[in-house]
Amino acid sequence: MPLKMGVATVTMNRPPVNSLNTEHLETLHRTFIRLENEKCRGMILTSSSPTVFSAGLDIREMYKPELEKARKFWRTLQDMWLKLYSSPYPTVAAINGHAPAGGCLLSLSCEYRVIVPKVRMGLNETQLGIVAPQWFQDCMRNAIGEREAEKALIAGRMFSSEEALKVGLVDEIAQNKEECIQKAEAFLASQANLPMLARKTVKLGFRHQTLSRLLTGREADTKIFIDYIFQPKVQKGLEMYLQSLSKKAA
Ligand SMILES: CCCCCC/C=C\CC(=O)SCCNC(=O)CCNC(=O)[C@H](O)C(C)(C)COP(=O)(O)OP(=O)(O)OC[C@H]1O[C@@H](n2cnc3c(N)ncnc32)[C@H](O)[C@@H]1OP(=O)(O)O
Repeated sequence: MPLKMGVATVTMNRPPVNSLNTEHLETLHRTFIRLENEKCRGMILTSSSPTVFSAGLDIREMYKPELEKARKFWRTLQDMWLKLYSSPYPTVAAINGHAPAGGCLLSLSCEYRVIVPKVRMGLNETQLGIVAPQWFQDCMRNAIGEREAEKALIAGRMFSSEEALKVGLVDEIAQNKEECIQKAEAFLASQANLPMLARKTVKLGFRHQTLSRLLTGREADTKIFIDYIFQPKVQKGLEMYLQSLSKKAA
C-alpha cells in the first residue's frame, strides 16, 4: 500500500480472482482502519490481476460452511464495508477487470469509479439463486437510481463497461489500467483542495441512511444470511455454480 502525497493505492492481490474470503476481508478492513488513522488524503482501490478486479465473495466460504465460520465471514464483510463506505478520505475504484457481486459492491462503496473496456460488472446474485443483501441493493440504488437499480437487481444484470458508463454505474472509461489509475489520481487531485471536514461531513450525510440501516440491523442481517445459505436448495445451487466455474477451468 504505497502512500504518494498522502494518497494510497490499495492493490488487491489474492490470485486467481481476488475472491473475498474472511482473511482477505480482514486485510482490507485493517487497511482501511490504518488509512483513516494515518489521515490519508485519498485512496485508489484496484487489483493486481490483469483481468479481474474482484470475483466477489469467495463462494467456498458459503458452501457447506461451519456455522461459526459463516457468521465470522459475514461479520467481517459487514465490518469491511462499514469502514470503506464511511471513509473520511476520498475513494476511487480503478476497475481494471471484471467486478461481479461482492466485487461490484467494493467499487460501489467508493465515491468514484473508472473502468477499463471489455469487462463486466454488476450485482448478479439473482442469477446465482442468492439475494443481494439490502445494503448491497442500497449501494446500487445510490449510484444509479431506484428504477435502474430495481431492473438490474431483479435480473442480476452484469453491465459491459460501456453500459455501466451509460447508466451511471461508473464515472469514466479508461483505455487500460495505467490510464485508469491516472484518471483515479485526477479525481483525487480535484478533491485535494476541498476543506476535509466539510467534504467528509457532506459525504457522510449522503451515506448516513444506508450506513444506519446496516448498523441498526447487523444481527438481523447476519441471521438472514445464515438462514438463507443453510437452506439445502441454496447449497445445491452453490455446489452447481462452483462446479460450473471449475468445469470452465478444466
Ligand atoms: C441473503 C444473503 C445471501 C448471500 C448474499 C451473498 C452476496 C454476495 C454474493 C457474492 O459475491 S457471490 C460471488 C459471485 N461471483 C461470481 O459470480 C463470479 C464468479 N466468477 C466468474 O465469473 C469468473 O471467475 C470471473 C471473475 C469472470 C473470472 O473469470 P476467469 O476465466 O478469469 O477465471 P475462472 O476460470 O472462472 O476462475 C478461476 C478460479 O477461481 C474460482 N472462482 C471464481 N470466482 C470465484 C468465487 N467468487 N469464489 C470462489 N472461487 C471462485 C474458479 O472456480 C476457478 O477455480 P479453479 O477451478 O481454478 O480451482
